[in-house]
Amino acid sequence: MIVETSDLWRTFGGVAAVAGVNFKLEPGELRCLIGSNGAGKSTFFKLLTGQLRPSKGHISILGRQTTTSQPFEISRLGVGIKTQVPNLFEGLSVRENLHLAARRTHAGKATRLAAEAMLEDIELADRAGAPVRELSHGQRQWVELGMVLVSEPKLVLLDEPAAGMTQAEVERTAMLLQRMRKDRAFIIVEHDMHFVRNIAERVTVFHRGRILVEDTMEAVTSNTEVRNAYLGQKFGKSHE
Ligand SMILES: Nc1ncnc2c1ncn2[C@@H]1O[C@H](COP(=O)(O)OP(=O)(O)OP(=O)(O)O)[C@@H](O)[C@H]1O
Repeated sequence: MIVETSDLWRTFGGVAAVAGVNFKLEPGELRCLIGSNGAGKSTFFKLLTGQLRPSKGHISILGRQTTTSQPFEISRLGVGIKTQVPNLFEGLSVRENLHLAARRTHAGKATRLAAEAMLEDIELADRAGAPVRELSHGQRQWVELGMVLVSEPKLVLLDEPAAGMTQAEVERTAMLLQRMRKDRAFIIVEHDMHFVRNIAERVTVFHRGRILVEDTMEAVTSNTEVRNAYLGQKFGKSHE
């Protein structure tokens, strides 16, 4: 297993944000985590990335026990993490941002080659010299994705990569991610159903801190329990 959690809990005061989650991710899988507001997705994500400690239970990532690991230790295992907090060097160019990220895992000439290849992959070669602060929201997200992927992670954890994007940007993000799949495993927390439909194979639906169902997007969309949990709001719309 690439990721495995057993009886994972996280409580805040009296609230169980994550309540006994048994989750498994196999090599090469791309899994989207969905669920209504407050379902526990972000808390679960933060438990995986080491931003939060579990109240109970175990986590293993890439064969290591990471239950009490710090984010930097998890990242060193070969895990690429994109949180909702921007992680860009605003005054530096797109190329410089990618170069700095590539330096974490590449040396010498290979660093430049990896950064240049990623510029092409994210289709921003024509903006290579532009300071990141001058880019559109979508372009900034793609630079961040590039920064995560240029270090060749074995597992990629993304928290709402399509948030705030236009429909065209969402589609392009899905396409870029497909291109950068290779044999990597992904866990993606996402609200945007248009994006999830575009990219997901299997989805995990969270509800009240638990896994309600895990299945293909088609099966999940027509699942009555899931529809009720969402109050029928999400599945008819592209954007939330
Ligand atoms: N730091 C915290 N302190 C107290 N309660 C928290 C904290 N973080 C999350 N919670 C609570 O835990 C529950 C799950 O929240 P979480 O943010 O994980 O849900 P979510 O599925 O990610 O929701 P959203 O889609 O709105 O981001 C909610 O009831 C939330 O209020």
